[in-house]
Amino acid sequence: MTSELLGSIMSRGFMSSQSHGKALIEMARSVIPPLTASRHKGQAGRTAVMGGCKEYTGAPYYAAISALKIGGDVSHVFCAKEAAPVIKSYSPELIVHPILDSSTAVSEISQEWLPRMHSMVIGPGLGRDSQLVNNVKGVLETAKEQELPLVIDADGVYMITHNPAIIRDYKRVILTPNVVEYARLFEAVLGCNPDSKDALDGAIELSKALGGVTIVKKGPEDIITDGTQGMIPNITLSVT
Ligand SMILES: NC(=O)C1=CN([C@@H]2O[C@H](COP(=O)(O)OP(=O)(O)OC[C@H]3O[C@@H](n4cnc5c(N)ncnc54)[C@H](O)[C@@H]3O)[C@@H](O)[C@H]2O)[C@@H](O)CC1
Ligand SMILES: Nc1ncnc2c1ncn2[C@@H]1O[C@H](COP(=O)(O)OP(=O)(O)OP(=O)(O)O)[C@@H](O)[C@H]1O
Repeated sequence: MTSELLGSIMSRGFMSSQSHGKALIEMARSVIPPLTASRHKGQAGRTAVMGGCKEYTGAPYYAAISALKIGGDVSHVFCAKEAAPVIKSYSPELIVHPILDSSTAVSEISQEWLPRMHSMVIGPGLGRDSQLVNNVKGVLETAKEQELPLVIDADGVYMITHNPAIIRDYKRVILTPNVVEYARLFEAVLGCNPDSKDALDGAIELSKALGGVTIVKKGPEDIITDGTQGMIPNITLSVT
């Protein structure tokens, strides 16, 4: 997905904050390019997933395969060496690089692969091994230089909790914390626990403190904010 499409989703998402799930699904559908004979593989999106270690192989698989299932053309997974054969065995559709724990990971991924990517997901099944995390931080710096849209989830959110400066003021990032990840991030950035009574205002405040990054807080009710506006999408109505 290009950054323009991402921007389109976000702006139209906020515009439709009063509407229901059906409108959100329509909005997402409208930015998926049609299949035509003039297009070739890759034009509908090339995604890189940074995650997958000895313990966790399912999470990066689901992130990468989901990008294909919603219309993307090519999904790469950059993971630790031990995780690669396992992730490859889940699907012949994924391109799996066993290099995220290598000493040359940052230069190899940054120079050879990032210029070809349209978006990047950081964190699913990444774990907390310092070499993996440091390599991901290095790759993230290059991704920012290239203005790549980023989604940061799971252990990626943990990484940001300990280094919020890495993404502060970078507008093309979406953080997707669950309840526990959100509470940790909130405490780290704002120095107090989130108030469940003012969940929407709290999320807006957190986004603002991070320079307007987009936050999708997951929970019984999801909250989406870019620090200027917030919405609680009602997607249950869209299922039928
Ligand atoms: N098959 C896989 O590859 C899996 C990989 N995972 C990866 O494992 C890594 C660590 O994830 P963890 O989720 O263990 O993170 P943490 O080690 O930060 O643990 C978070 C804890 O919070 C709890 N929690 C979550 N939502 C909660 C809620 N609403 N209320 C109260 N408690 C709640 C969880 O049960 C968990 O014990 C991530 O990188 C993640 O992607 C896991 O998500 C599970 C599956
Ligand atoms: N208490 C809840 N009631 C209903 N739906 C929930 C609840 N908590 C989470 N969800 C739904 O599950 C989605 C994932 O949230 P969850 O808290 O499981 O995040 P997660 O631990 O990061 O999971 P995953 O890694 O699978 O995304 C949310 O976007 C929300 O739609």
